Amino acid sequence: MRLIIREDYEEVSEFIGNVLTQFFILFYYATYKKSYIANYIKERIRQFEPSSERPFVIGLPTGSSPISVYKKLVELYKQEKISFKHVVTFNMDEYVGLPRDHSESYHSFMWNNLFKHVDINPSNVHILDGNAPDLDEECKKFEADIARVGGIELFLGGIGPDGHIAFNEPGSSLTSRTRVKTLAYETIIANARFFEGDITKVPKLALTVGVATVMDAREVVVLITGAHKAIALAKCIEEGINHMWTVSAIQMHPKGLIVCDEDATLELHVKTVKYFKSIEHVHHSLIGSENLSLQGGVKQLKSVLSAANNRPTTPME
Ligand SMILES: N[C@@H]1[C@@H](O)[C@H](O)[C@@H](COP(=O)(O)O)O[C@@H]1O
Repeated sequence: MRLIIREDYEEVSEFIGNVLTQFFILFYYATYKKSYIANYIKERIRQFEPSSERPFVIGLPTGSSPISVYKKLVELYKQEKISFKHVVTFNMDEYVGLPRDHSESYHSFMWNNLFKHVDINPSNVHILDGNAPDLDEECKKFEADIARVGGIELFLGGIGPDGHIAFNEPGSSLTSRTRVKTLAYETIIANARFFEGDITKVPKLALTVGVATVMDAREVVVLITGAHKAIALAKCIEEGINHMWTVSAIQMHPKGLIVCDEDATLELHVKTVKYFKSIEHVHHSLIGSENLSLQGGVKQLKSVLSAANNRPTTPME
């Protein structure tokens, strides 16, 4: 698993801040001064070369955390650097009983923040229907739809302060699949901000992909920002896999990436933060050196590094 740390929420959005001091790396990355995650997704889609027969399948979250990522993806689309024509999406979750066109439904969220601004084919969008007559059937169908397109290539996720991923609240089985879930009181309080601060207006049930549904994706990228998520990040990274912090399941994923801001690292050991930063700096310096032809043999090192990380080396890595 890799951890990428940026100064603050905006830097999680901005691909480079003041982290890379060597001017040549700065020069190299200047062209990538965009959302780290949005750019990462753009690169993954580009490398995949999706087509109608072989679309890029992505899992997507809602919440305040990914808003900036979606904004950057829309910008990249407008600059013609990304197309969603051959992209198939599956959203993590949806409230039960909230009308689909309610401003706080995840359906509205996704269309308002991303889908209506890009060239995605509406039939390629999959969002659970929290008003389906048979909710269990709806969940089964969602899993079947994922299987039908060959599984999810990259699942992007956010977390709640209690470490839940999607709506997999503490105590959720780490082998869980898409299902109906009762929301934790802490989540209801956290989400009341979207319902005029009134917890009585927050739906108490949701449909959500399971922990295993997320972990079955070929790559998992999790966005964690803010001091209120610092304990969850520490539990996820420094302690064992635990159903009380369901995002910790990422430790078992062969290709997991967490992108966080400094605030979210407040509960981590200094050595943990230094360790992950040093890994990133070494990785960046190898790529930057190669680009400016300052060092021989770097290409070889880069491929070793890439193989070690079990992922293709991309400009933003
Ligand atoms: N079900 C969603 C999660 O998928 C999301 O990650 C979380 C965090 O939201 P935010 O990004 O607003 O902190 O909110 C909800 O609980």
